[in-house]
Amino acid sequence: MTLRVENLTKRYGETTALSEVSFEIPDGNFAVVLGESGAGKSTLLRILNGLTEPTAGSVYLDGEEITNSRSDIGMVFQQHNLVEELSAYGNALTGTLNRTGFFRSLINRQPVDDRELALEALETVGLLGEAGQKVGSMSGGQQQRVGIARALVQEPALLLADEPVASLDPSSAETVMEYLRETAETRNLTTLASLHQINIAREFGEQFIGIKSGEVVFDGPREELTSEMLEEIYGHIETDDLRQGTETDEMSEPIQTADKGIGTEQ
Ligand SMILES: Nc1ncnc2c1ncn2[C@@H]1O[C@H](COP(=O)(O)OP(=O)(O)OP(=O)(O)O)[C@@H](O)[C@H]1O
Repeated sequence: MTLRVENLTKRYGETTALSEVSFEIPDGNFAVVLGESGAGKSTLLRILNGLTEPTAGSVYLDGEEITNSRSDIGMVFQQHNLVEELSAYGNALTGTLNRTGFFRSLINRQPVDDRELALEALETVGLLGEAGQKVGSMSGGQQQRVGIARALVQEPALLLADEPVASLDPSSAETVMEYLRETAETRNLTTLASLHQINIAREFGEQFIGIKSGEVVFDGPREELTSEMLEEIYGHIETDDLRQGTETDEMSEPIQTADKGIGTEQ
């Protein structure tokens, strides 16, 4: 589905978190929103997910305005909010809550279709073999893949991911991002992820939306995301690392920024 955002503004008292933000993500595109801490990335994703009301502006999915929280918008969180005592399968099934209700999903009375969806989703993220394992005993990367499976069970028309790999080590982050991209590709799922690791963003994104102080300062493909543009988005990035990194598409070293350890483990 095509996501269109028109003149989205969000104010918190005196603070303008987003100011007339507009962009479009074509059907099936994997887009990344970039910006330094406080730029407005989470606010944008929360509005798209219906968790926060915009002060002004509109959001459209395939031309239809989104006015409320919708069950067909999937969200992957940085802290995956999984139920540690439940299995991977049990957690994936909680993605059906919007359709079946919390109580019914916990007492294991889902329609067969939902169970199949949960197993399919776990297969998509490479965890079918671990379906019965308690998520509390899984690695951070595996847990995040369960988080993706849970979002997929909602059969989303749009997938949002707020810093999905920020708390993972670099190798697990790569794996999770690979699953996320493959999922988006095979399901032709329009995806918008906020990522603060620029090298990961460049590797996996197709379209980049740069936000600075609540305003869109860049919207374009990887080739146009030059070191100058990254400096514009982040303000005070270490330019030597950037120049090195943007010469080719394959960056060998993670890029650091001065403000919040971009490219480092958190
Ligand atoms: N509930 C809130 N009440 C008041 N101000 C808020 C609220 N949520 C966000 N803000 C402010 O809005 C601005 C944008 O915040 P937001 O969390 O969207 O940024 P971000 O780019 O996601 O940052 P980070 O990467 O650190 O999460 C910041 O100035 C923040 O302090």
